Amino acid sequence: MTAPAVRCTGLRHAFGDTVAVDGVDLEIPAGQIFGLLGPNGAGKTTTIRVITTLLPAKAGTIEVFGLDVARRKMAVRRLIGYVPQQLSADGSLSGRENVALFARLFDVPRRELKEQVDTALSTVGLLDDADRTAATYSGGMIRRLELAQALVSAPRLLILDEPTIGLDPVARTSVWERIEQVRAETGMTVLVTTHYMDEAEQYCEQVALMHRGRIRAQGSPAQLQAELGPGATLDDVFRAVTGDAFDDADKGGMRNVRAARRTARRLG
Ligand SMILES: Nc1ncnc2c1ncn2[C@@H]1O[C@H](COP(=O)(O)OP(=O)(O)OP(=O)(O)O)[C@@H](O)[C@H]1O
Repeated sequence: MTAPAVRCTGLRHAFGDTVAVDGVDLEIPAGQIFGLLGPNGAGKTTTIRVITTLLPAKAGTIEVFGLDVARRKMAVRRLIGYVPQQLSADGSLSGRENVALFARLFDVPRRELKEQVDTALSTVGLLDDADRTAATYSGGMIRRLELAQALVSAPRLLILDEPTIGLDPVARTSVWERIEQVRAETGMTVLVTTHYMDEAEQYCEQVALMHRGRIRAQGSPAQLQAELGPGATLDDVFRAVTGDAFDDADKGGMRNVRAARRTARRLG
């Protein structure tokens, strides 16, 4: 049987006295688009930073495609493409140069580099704009460029932290269409964090609802909604399992605004 893309057991991480991730058990089947949902401060980013090996787990175990993250850090990193919330593209470089930089960072062999860079740019629909500096790109194009940067090393697991935050509806749809296309073409597993419930309902095969460091429910959006009753939305499910309205649980207003601006603004 294929190992799941991610298996976390009893995962915990704290910043001083702040427990960000409080005993998370999570299993992400290979090949799925999986949404980790929750309001600001729920612990989503911390969870994925531990999965990507950027933060150590204080307790618990994580496996990525069966590899123990604590013992096989470098091997795990080679399997993962990661688009963080913070801008990762350089505005003074062209789209093509940005993607080539990531290709070199990830040791894409020199003879394959040009072709892989072009393939990644083509996949996200940026080939025609590849030679313009990224500073001239719109917020949606920057997000797609960052997707190309993560795709150029052909990862088996693509992790996207709030890929559509701060984008207008057209740009959001375009980013999701590219994600779906990549998954369809490569069979890659995609782990996405978001607090847009409507996007998760539409695009994720499975979701985990996270609140105050814990996973409160997991399943397909349809299954979670059906369990609650006819006409229920994912927002209703969240309220039912946490006792909190999604907006009330959002204690990170200023961080949210900053994150949205960070992503949406043009690169300087
Ligand atoms: N570097 C840090 N130092 C101290 N506390 C932190 C740090 N990073 C996160 N936290 C705290 O850990 C908790 C979880 O934060 P985390 O960023 O993982 O949540 P999140 O669900 O990803 O939220 P957001 O959607 O705003 O990114 C919050 O209380 C946050 O303030």
